[in-house]
Amino acid sequence: MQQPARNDVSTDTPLLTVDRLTKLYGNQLGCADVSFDLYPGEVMGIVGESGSGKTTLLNCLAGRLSPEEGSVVYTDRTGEEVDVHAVSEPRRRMLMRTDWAFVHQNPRDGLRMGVSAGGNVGERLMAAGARHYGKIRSAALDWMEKTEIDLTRIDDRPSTFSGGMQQRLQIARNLVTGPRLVFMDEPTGGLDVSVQARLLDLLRGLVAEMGLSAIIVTHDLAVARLLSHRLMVMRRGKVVERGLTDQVLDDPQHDYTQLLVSSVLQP
Ligand SMILES: Nc1ncnc2c1ncn2[C@@H]1O[C@H](COP(=O)(O)OP(=O)(O)OP(=O)(O)O)[C@@H](O)[C@H]1O
Repeated sequence: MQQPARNDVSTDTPLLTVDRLTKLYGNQLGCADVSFDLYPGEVMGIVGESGSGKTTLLNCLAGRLSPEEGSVVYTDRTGEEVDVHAVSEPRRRMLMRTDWAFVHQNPRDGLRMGVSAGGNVGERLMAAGARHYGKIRSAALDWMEKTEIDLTRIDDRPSTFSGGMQQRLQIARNLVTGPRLVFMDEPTGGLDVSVQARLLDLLRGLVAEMGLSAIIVTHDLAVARLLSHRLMVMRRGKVVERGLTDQVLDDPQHDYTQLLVSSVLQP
């Protein structure tokens, strides 16, 4: 049987259309008036200092938080437009299991620590409808290999893994279903510098190989530079600058971005 084309919609059609998104926590501003389009195969970085609203925005985009105002529209593989905050809960959950993936900063938030490594990867395939045990196990092995996890550890629990291995397992679990859109919240945060570098390399390779679209929140401009095509700089809940990553980082226009960039460059 012929496989369906991975992305049936044209690359001229945005995968995600975000319009005037605003989220408040009581009187506290989470994010305000954020609009952008994300195209297939594009990686968008969201940078800014702690408390600038990056995680709030990411959670609103992924439908994990409800905004007070604005909308997020996802165009699925058939070209149908799905209003992320108006769609039924089962449909949104199904999107989360198939078309979308969410990589948390802390792998414990994205893995089941009491289930084996292979089980963690296989579980997501089963949630997307896979039933054949042999195929599920071989896909789990395949993804452990792709994410450079020792295959002899397939029956071990992630609690026995190092932080870097746990994060790679979380990535394997997320990508095994062939998602089109991946949300990442500080995917290399909390890891040693050498472990970070290896993970970044791996992520960069996978994103390019799979032609993934991604939205990556990071406070680390080096991570943003390596992974994202475009950048949005947030301050106090608002986007203060946006553009091609190299353009924004090499020639920042806004005072705040200039400060962010120069603070990294200082010895
Ligand atoms: N559950 C909450 N209740 C009240 N205020 C919140 C809540 N979550 C976030 N905020 C506030 O919203 C603003 C944006 O926070 P957010 O966590 O989105 O920023 P961030 O850029 O992701 O920060 P960090 O890098 O530290 O995670 C902050 O002022 C924060 O105090």
